[in-house]
Amino acid sequence: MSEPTTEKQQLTPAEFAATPGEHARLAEGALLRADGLVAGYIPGVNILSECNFFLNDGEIVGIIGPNGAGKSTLLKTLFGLVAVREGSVKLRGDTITSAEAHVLVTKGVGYVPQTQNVFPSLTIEENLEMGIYLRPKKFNERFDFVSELFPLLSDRRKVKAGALSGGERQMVAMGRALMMEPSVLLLDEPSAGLSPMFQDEVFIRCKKINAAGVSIIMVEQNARRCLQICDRGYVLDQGRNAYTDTGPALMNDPKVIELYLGTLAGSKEKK
Ligand SMILES: Nc1ncnc2c1ncn2[C@@H]1O[C@H](COP(=O)(O)OP(=O)(O)OP(=O)(O)O)[C@@H](O)[C@H]1O
Repeated sequence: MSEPTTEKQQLTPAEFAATPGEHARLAEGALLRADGLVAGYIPGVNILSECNFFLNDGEIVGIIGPNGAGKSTLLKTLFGLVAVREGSVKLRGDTITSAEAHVLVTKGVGYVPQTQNVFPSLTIEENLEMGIYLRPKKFNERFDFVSELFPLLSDRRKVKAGALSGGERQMVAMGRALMMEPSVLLLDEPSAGLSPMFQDEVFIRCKKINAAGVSIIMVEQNARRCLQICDRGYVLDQGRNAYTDTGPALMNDPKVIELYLGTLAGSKEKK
């Protein structure tokens, strides 16, 4: 008679790490964690189904997966923009489930949506002022900080955001979110719609922002590039986490390659 197989034996390491039990163990002491999230837009239709997630202090964590998997919905749920039906979100151990966005901003969570993330009729400077309207006295100090990361923002501070390229707008949006000195930055597809050169620039800036002390959660379609810069990644499928591991481990996991990275795996050596 064969030995009974354990859950661990049946699953790959990346699948096992995504199980609720292992998540609960690994998420101990995390900066931000979500446990068993169920959330959706339309009554009776859940987009997230018992989704688990955590971010440690100092990490960049990427969320990848097929179209419609619920990646953006997860970010919106963490930022209180989609109501939580079940489960919880905690920041440094404090429950922030469904807290309103302006409350989360004061607690150190910044969010950059994928689209319509700047005020086009306002100048760069005015956009950044909007980012810190809750603490206007700190404007100069924070402006200096974000200008170090994005020199464009001070060089062209009087230019209207509507006159900027997509990549430049992305920098304004990220700069605005950084004005409130967040400890966690949620980025929804920051490289979407940008030319390859600007895409790369965005990933380089993310590394710099992270090096400046900001932990980052990034949803990305450019899965391979995202996993290259991330400490850890989650593969989301149908609203739940299917795999989680370090970026390199996910990039080399045969199942993740087959199901989610597709032909990108063939261009593995291209950096
Ligand atoms: N405002 C909304 N109202 C109703 N359904 C929505 C809304 N936004 C998203 N959805 C649905 O939720 C599901 C998940 O969408 P979501 O944008 O989170 O996926 P995603 O993984 O980010 O996909 P993509 O990579 O294509 O952006 C999709 O079926 C989508 O149609």
